[in-house]
Amino acid sequence: MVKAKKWVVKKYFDGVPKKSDFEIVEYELPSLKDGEILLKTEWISVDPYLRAYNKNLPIPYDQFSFQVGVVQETKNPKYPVGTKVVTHEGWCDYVIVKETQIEIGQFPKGLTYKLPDLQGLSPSLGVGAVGMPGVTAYFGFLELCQPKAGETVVVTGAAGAVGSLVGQIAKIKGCKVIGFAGSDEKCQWLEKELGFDKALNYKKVDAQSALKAAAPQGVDCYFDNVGGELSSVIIGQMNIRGRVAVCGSISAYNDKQLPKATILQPSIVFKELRIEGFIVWRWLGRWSEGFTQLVSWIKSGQLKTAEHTTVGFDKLFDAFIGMLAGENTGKAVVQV
Ligand SMILES: NC(=O)C1=CN([C@@H]2O[C@H](COP(=O)(O)OP(=O)(O)OC[C@H]3O[C@@H](n4cnc5c(N)ncnc54)[C@H](OP(=O)(O)O)[C@@H]3O)[C@@H](O)[C@H]2O)C=CC1
Ligand SMILES: CCCCCCCCC/C=C/C=O
Repeated sequence: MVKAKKWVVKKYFDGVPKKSDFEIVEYELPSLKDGEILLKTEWISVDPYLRAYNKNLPIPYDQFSFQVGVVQETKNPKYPVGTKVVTHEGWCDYVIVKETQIEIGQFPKGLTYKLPDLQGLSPSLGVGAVGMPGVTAYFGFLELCQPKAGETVVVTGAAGAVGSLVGQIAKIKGCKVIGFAGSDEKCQWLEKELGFDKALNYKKVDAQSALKAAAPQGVDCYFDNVGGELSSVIIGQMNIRGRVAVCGSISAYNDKQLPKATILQPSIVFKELRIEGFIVWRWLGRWSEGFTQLVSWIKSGQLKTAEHTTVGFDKLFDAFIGMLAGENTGKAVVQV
């Protein structure tokens, strides 16, 4: 018998999540049935959607998220002992899973696949640049923004898991890239390490005039990770037939009521903008195509990956709150 631990959400979050909203539960795992594998978790992801989807599930629920685990015992010949596997089983240290048919609905259940061939890169990338955030950046940006060389791209949440990849993919495609992030250190990293043309600290600058100075020719593509007034300012400076990929609105995830922002209709109409929201599971059937391209860019040095690593299963809550507060540069991950 294997003793396992998991984090359970027992109270709906009210504003910023509290540690007392969670409980760590210990339990014994049963023996394996045919087709099943036992995974020991090595890496667990903390992401903004853990906050955003909190009220979509009945409580108590097991905290969902992506994880990378290694097969300890197996009753599935496709998954021998030692195989690295990505699942969406959440904040637990051991778990029994089956290769699943995904059910897409309000919130999909179950997802298990072999870690892509990372060609020697860290397995932690399986929850980051070569995982769900990676394909969010890849498909969300390329499919919805349709960037062309020479165009100007703006990305918010630019120093985070998704944003840092979007900006670099835009550079690979020959675009001029402007990022907004929450500290001078993050902005320096974006310009000096990742090759952004300009990075602006949204907590310090007047976004309207700073963006005008950075993009006097206007904005063609906007990858929106944060929403709110900053997005209204950016959308107000878009060129005719500009494209906006709406990925998230983290600026309001902890708000009890949706905040007000300047209306967008005049820009949308007179600039003929295309604004489209998406959820990354739209491209689930193409994730492996994205993984292959992302690994290739990372291996060739065209795409840099950064991780903010917290060590310890017991520190999952701290890592989650730290990410929401902006402590991470790159992908926030927990090493179990
Ligand atoms: N549509 C989809 O399928 C998906 C959407 N997403 C969305 O993408 C966005 C980025 O996710 P991800 O890259 O994983 O997370 P990040 O790694 O970017 O981490 C979150 C970051 O959000 C920033 N942030 C926090 N509060 C605010 C605020 N009030 N205003 C502006 N920025 C803030 C912080 O950076 P800073 O220091 O810059 O403030 C923090 O580091 C989120 O909105 C998420 O919900 C992610 C995956 C899939
Ligand atoms: C079977 C589980 C798939 C879960 C996919 C999670 C997608 C996250 C979408 C995020 C949206 C906003 O942040």
